[in-house]
Amino acid sequence: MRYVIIGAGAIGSTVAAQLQLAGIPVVLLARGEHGAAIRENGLRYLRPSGTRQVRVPVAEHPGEVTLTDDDVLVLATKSQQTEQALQEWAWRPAGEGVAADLPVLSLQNGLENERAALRRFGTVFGASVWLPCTYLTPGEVSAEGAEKPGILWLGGYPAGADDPRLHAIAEDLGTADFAVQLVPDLIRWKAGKLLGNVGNAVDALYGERAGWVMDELRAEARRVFAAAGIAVADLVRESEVDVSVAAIAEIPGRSRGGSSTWQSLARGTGSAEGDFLNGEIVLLGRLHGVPTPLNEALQRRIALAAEHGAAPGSADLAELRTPGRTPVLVSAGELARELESAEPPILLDVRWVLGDPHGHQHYLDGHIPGAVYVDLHTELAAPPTPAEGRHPLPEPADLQAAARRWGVREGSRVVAYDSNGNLAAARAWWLLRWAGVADVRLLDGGLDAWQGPLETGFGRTPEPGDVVLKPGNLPVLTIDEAAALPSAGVLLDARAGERYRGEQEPIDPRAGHIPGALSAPTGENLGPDRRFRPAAELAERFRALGAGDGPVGVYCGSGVTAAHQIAALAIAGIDAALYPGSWSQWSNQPDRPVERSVET
Ligand SMILES: NC(=O)C1=CN([C@@H]2O[C@H](COP(=O)(O)OP(=O)(O)OC[C@H]3O[C@@H](n4cnc5c(N)ncnc54)[C@H](OP(=O)(O)O)[C@@H]3O)[C@@H](O)[C@H]2O)C=CC1
Ligand SMILES: CC(C)(CO)C(=O)C(=O)O
Repeated sequence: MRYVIIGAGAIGSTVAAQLQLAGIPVVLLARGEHGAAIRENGLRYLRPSGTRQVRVPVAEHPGEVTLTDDDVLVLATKSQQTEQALQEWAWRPAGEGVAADLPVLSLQNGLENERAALRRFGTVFGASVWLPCTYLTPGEVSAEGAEKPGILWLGGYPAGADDPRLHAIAEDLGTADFAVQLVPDLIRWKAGKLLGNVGNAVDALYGERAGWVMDELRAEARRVFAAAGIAVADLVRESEVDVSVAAIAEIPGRSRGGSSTWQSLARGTGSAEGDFLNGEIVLLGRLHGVPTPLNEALQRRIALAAEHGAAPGSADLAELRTPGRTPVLVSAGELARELESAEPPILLDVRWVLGDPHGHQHYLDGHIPGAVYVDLHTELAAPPTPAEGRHPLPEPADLQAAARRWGVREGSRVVAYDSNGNLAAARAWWLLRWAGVADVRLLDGGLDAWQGPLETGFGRTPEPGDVVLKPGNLPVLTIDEAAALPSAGVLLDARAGERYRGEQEPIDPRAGHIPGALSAPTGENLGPDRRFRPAAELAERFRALGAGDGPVGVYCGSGVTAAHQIAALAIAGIDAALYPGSWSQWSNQPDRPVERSVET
């Protein structure tokens, strides 16, 4: 077989060089200056192990290539260039027939290329491509993976891996020193890869893959895949190939600048692949009714940056703050659909009400099918002490053990609910977000909003998860910081008005509030149906209290309903810190002043 590689950028040139070095027939379609340089001097091919000049056969345009029945076409353009390449090639003569009779192999990111090829080509193969390589200078390409240049999870499109031609291709690519695994469910592997490539625009625009942006982009992508019924492979965990065989290694004198999208900006190509990376998530979201605001923002931003010739890393990450907020709520209808999907979210039932010790019994009497019971006192808090308060934050190791017991894995989506307006479930929401779980939502309206049947009894024991929690992702106030906040920003007291004013104190040693705090009872976050009030109303509520421009902190009795307030603030687009000790800690410290007020 001969490989006709369409597109001589980073991927095309690297694959061509590896095939050529392995003695496998190849021709590289290389246009312009790059093609001329390779034709004249060979390709300067940089690897961590050293640099070689590789005499790759090149053609400038399709007319220079006489196709035979033994050829395989390899797509190695950017996705936005695929349609044009397919048009140029499909109906060219090839042996007794046309090129569309030949197999075509896409070595591209995203989910669209194989589908586009299948419109004209009867045999389409694709790959989930881990192959870090760089094309910045005509005549020169570097491939940074080592020991192997890259890993290719190869499969037939839309599915299957039985075609003998695919096996022959896998063997050739193996001979050319790629790590290869045949996969019968290609789309799953490509979806897994896309979870990383939604970040290509991030490093291209901002020069770094900021953690919170990646978390939110992936969370949107996972929600979209679930709604679309697309299962997602975990490339690291499920791979039969040890992924460390192609880790990014240093090439002396050259550092890898960034992703393939970064390279488009660096070369000033005028277009980037965002419409097929973030844009694929946006498209699927629109088709399946799932909002994808952050992918949408990045798709737009990278398209304009490429068009205007922006330099890589020249944008300011701060511009993403507002559109990128992770949704706090999920509706009952949406949840029902997600629970039916290939990757249902982990469902947590946090049935706890102050003064009612029978939460577990309520769970046994009826819960949403598949939900796991979460005990607020023992799983969402460390043991109480007067010095720390009634519900101190749990030790990270304890919270991680609990989350694993509930079945939370890396990348899991989590939904929490209770039967009391989410006043308790919000503590689980806050803790998991604080501990780095990107996609945690509250069932809006809680159990009352659920229209489906309930399950009784203990339910199934979840398969233990493997999540690694890293607390510190949401802001927290110490007692001193809470004391100081009113002079710098807004400290909200989420308890009922009578407790704030000091008219009554059912549980703590002293009545009143932290000096300078403002009363904002949690109950007012909810409408009469116990759902959160609309974002605009919540924003108006909090802005009237002065929250929004400076720092905002929230406390309650023991850091439980304050988490609800923080969820309401997040819905309104306002970030706020939690004072976990809350009144139960403050009122136990005799030297801390207490303020009382009368109702106005
Ligand atoms: N670079 C990387 O590290 C990785 C990239 N990928 C994916 O691989 C694919 C290719 O990326 P990459 O190699 O970086 O892209 P590049 O932009 O480096 O290369 C694409 C090349 O295709 C050429 N081209 C475009 N249209 C045609 C055509 N009709 N005929 C012939 N040549 C054409 C372009 O030539 P010209 O310059 O003349 O327009 C360009 O040189 C993308 O889907 C990318 O996401 C996947 C894993 C890693
Ligand atoms: C993340 C990476 C480098 C993996 O090969 C890639 O896919 C890209 O640059 O587009």
